[in-house]
Amino acid sequence: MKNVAVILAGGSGRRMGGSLPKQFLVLGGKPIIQHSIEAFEKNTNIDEICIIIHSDFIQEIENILIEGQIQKVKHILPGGKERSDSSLAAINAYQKESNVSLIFHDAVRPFISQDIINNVIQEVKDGKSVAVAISTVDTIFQINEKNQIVSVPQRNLLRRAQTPQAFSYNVIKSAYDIALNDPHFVATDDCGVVLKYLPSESIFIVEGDESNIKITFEQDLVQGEIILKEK
Ligand SMILES: Nc1ccn([C@@H]2O[C@H](COP(=O)(O)OP(=O)(O)OP(=O)(O)O)[C@@H](O)[C@H]2O)c(=O)n1
Ligand SMILES: C[C@](O)(CO)[C@H](O)COP(=O)(O)O
Repeated sequence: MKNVAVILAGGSGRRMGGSLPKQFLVLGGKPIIQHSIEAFEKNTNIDEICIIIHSDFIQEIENILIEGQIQKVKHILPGGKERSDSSLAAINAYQKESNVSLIFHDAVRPFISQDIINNVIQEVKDGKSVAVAISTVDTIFQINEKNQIVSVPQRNLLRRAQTPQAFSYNVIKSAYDIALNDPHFVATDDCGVVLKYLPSESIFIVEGDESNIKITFEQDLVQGEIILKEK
């Protein structure tokens, strides 16, 4: 089985603002995406890396690969409008290969640990679909369009989704094939696609950690520097 890390970096970082997409902002002296790429580069269970990026930023990625002496990157592909379009670009790129698992990771989660990657690979190696998640200390409200609470799900059964999310190739490909026939298809992550369109497939949770944050808003950069100092 070939384990391919897919680094999703095709977003523009609207919530962060600024002209440079947030994955290129510097934390601890390195672009955020470089931390993410290096985490998978140094993991011995990862065979190959595929980077999804807007075509305007391919040169920036190539510079980072040289700077970080990255050897495992086999594809740098243009992303799409939505995160799911970017996932699909990777799925299409591996169509002709057999025995592949795709391990999707947000480029903007730079503090992914080696333990989490190893635990994900351990599960996906057994043919399972895997999501990384952590428990929630907050109670979560489900609301409606009028901003009214409609339910308060039992908190000990709720988890906050992180990445990586990993699937054997056939599972993720089948789920997206069905999803693409749905005119109302929208997704904020890949597990949601598998759960909705391939409901017979179980997705198992691997415990994440609080430092595996997604850099989304400006204040996350401050938290990111704190996490780096603690490491
Ligand atoms: N069309 C897209 C949108 C997002 N992503 C990637 O998915 C990850 C998580 O997305 P998010 O944090 O939402 O990033 P952005 O879409 O860039 O941010 P925003 O939603 O604030 O615009 C990021 O690494 C982002 O680059 C992607 O590959 N392709
Ligand atoms: C995949 C994800 O990071 C899990 O929490 C999240 O759904 C990505 O959402 P975004 O809106 O693309 O940041």
